Amino acid sequence: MPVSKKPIANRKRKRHMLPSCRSCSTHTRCLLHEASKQQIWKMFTTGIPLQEKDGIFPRHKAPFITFVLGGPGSGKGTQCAKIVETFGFNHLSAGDLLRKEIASNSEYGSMILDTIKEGKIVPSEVTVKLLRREMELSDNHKFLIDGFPRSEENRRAFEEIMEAEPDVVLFFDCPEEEMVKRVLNRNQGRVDDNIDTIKKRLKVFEALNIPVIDHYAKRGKLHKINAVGSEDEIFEQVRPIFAAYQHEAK
Ligand SMILES: Nc1ncnc2c1ncn2[C@@H]1O[C@H](COP(=O)(O)OP(=O)(O)OP(=O)(O)O)[C@@H](O)[C@H]1O
Ligand SMILES: Nc1ccn([C@@H]2O[C@H](COP(=O)(O)O)[C@@H](O)[C@H]2O)c(=O)n1
Ligand SMILES: [Mg+2]
Repeated sequence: MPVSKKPIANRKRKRHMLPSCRSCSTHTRCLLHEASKQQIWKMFTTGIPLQEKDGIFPRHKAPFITFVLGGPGSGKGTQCAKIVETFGFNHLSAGDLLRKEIASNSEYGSMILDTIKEGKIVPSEVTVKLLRREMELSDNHKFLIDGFPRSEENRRAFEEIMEAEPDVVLFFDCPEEEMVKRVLNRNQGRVDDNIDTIKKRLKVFEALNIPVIDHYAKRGKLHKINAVGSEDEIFEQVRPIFAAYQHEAK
């Protein structure tokens, strides 16, 4: 399972690397300070560096956001690992963040587990909150958001809460037969890697995720990748997309 490679200790350290807040006495409390968080996000989304009067010290880079879409087993996580290695993005898998919530016995844990077992979509506020927390803690401004948005509701929630849109959207296009084969061979102990849940996930993908893909195609942001072939062959379709943006995303 492509889980975040960042050890917890590093995450804690990053909190202390965040700008300090004039309204709070410590860096940790600063994270909980809503106004400060909004200021950081405003700066992220507008790209306009904050002034001292904004209450926190400035960070300098606007986020570069890539959404990574595709059906179950289409190879999103596999290709994200290669993009991270080659282009230095921070990989945020929505599914992995949700699974971590289950593992940490959070208040949403049992609801998330039931939803994943059914192949359905977790309420957007929950998923966006998890993504937002990771983005705020990151000292890398280049984000690969894998498996999100899964529905128009996910997409709108992200736009509203984060006040941000993706720069690039990747869609790994894979025939159903191949996706089923890959998921059944994945062998990572996922509760949703069984034929019944896969069938449900494929239906949800068609009904809820294809409209999101169409949305970004209409806006000229979609890069459709043929997800059949070896991992390296597929990455050779991905590479030029990020090579073209490398200057912008720096
Ligand atoms: N090009 C490929 N050819 C064959 N198998 C592949 C290929 N890419 C990935 N796989 C394998 O297919 C399985 C699914 O890949 P991966 O986990 O990357 O898919 P995913 O799109 O992230 O799926 P999910 O949405 O279920 O998380 C893994 O076991 C992976 O090793
Ligand atoms: N935006 C999302 C992403 C995922 N889920 C749930 O998690 C399951 C696994 O996701 P993967 O990306 O790891 O395949 C997925 O089937 C959903 O149940 C979600 O609700 N919202
Ligand atoms: Mg995945």
